[in-house]
Amino acid sequence: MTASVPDPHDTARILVEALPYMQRYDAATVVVKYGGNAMGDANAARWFAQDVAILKEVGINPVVVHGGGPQIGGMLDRLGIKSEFKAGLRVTDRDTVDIVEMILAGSINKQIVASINAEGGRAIGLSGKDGGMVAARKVSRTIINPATGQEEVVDLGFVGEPERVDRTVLDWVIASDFIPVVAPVATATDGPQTYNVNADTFAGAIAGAVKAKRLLMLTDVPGVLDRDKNLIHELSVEEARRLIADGTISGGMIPKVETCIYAVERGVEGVVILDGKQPHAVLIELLTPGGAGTLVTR
Ligand SMILES: Nc1ncnc2c1ncn2[C@@H]1O[C@H](COP(=O)(O)OP(=O)(O)O)[C@@H](O)[C@H]1O
Ligand SMILES: CC(=O)N[C@@H](CCC(=O)OP(=O)(O)O)C(=O)O
Repeated sequence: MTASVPDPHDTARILVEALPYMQRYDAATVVVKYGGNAMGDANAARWFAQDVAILKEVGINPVVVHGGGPQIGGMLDRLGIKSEFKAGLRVTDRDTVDIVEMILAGSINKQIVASINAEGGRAIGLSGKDGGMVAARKVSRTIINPATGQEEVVDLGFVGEPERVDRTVLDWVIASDFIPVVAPVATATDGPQTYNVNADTFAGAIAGAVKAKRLLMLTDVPGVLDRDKNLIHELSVEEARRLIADGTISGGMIPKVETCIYAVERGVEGVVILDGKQPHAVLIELLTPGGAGTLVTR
C-alpha cells in the first residue's frame, strides 16, 4: 500500500486556521509542564519536542518545566532505596535528594534538551538553582493517619515549595532564540541545601512569576475525572477545592489541581490539564480549535 500524499490545499487550510491562534499567542509566554508520566515512548518524546520547537519558531515563548517522578522511582528501586509519597509528595531524605537531582537536573533535563535540539530548536537546560531562579522553603503537611484516624504533621525531609522566583535568567533566555527547559530542583532560602520540589508546584510558581498567558499541564490522563471516570471539561476553583476535599481528586492530581488554582489566582489566563501522550497534544491545544482536557477557571 502506498502512503497517500496530503492535498496541499488541506495543508494550507490547516496553516490558515492556525493563524488566529498564532496571533493570539504572539510573543506570549506559555509554560508547559511535562510530567514524567506524559513522557512515554520515543515517538511521544519526538512529538513533544517538535511542538515546542514549532511554538518558538512561530513567535510564542515556551518555557518547559519537567517532572520525572516515575523515573526517580525507577532509579531508587534499582539502588534499593525505599521511597514513599505522603499527600502526593515524595518523602525525601538525604540520599533521595541526591538521586532526585541526578535524575531531574541530569538525565531527564538533558534528554529533553537533546530531543528539542534534534528537531531544530535551541533548548537550554536549567534547574531552579541556576541564576538563583527558585529559592524554596521546607514543606510540611498535615495528613490523617489511616491507623489512628488522627491528624498528624508529617516531615517530608528535603521537600520544598518555592518562596521566591528570580526571573532574571528566564527573561534572558525567553528574549533569546533559546527555549528554557527547567528541572524542579531548588536551593533553600537560607543556604545551599537542595530541595526537591514537586514539578507541578514548581511550574505554577514559574508561570506566575513570568506572567504566562497559558499553563499546560501534560500528564497521562485526559484531565480531571469525576467519580464515574468521566472527563470534567471545565472546573472552577471552588469546585476543584470541593473535589480535593471529598477525595475525588487524589494522589498526584492534588498538586496538579492546586497548581492550577494558584496560577489562575495569579492571573494566568488559561490553565489546562491534558493528556500529554496524545500525538502533538501541545500544538493541538494551542494552535487549533481541537483542544481537550480540563480547563480550570476562576
Ligand atoms: N480525579 C482524578 N482525575 C484524574 N486523575 C486522577 C484523579 N485523582 C487521582 N488521579 C491520578 O493522578 C495521576 C496524575 O498525577 P501524576 O501521576 O503525579 O502525573 P504526572 O507525573 O504527569 O505529574 C493520574 O494518573 C491518576 O492516577
Ligand atoms: C516533592 C516531590 O514529590 N517531587 C517530585 C519531583 C518530580 C515530579 O514532580 O515529577 P512528575 O511531574 O513526573 O510527578 C518527585 O520526587 O517525584
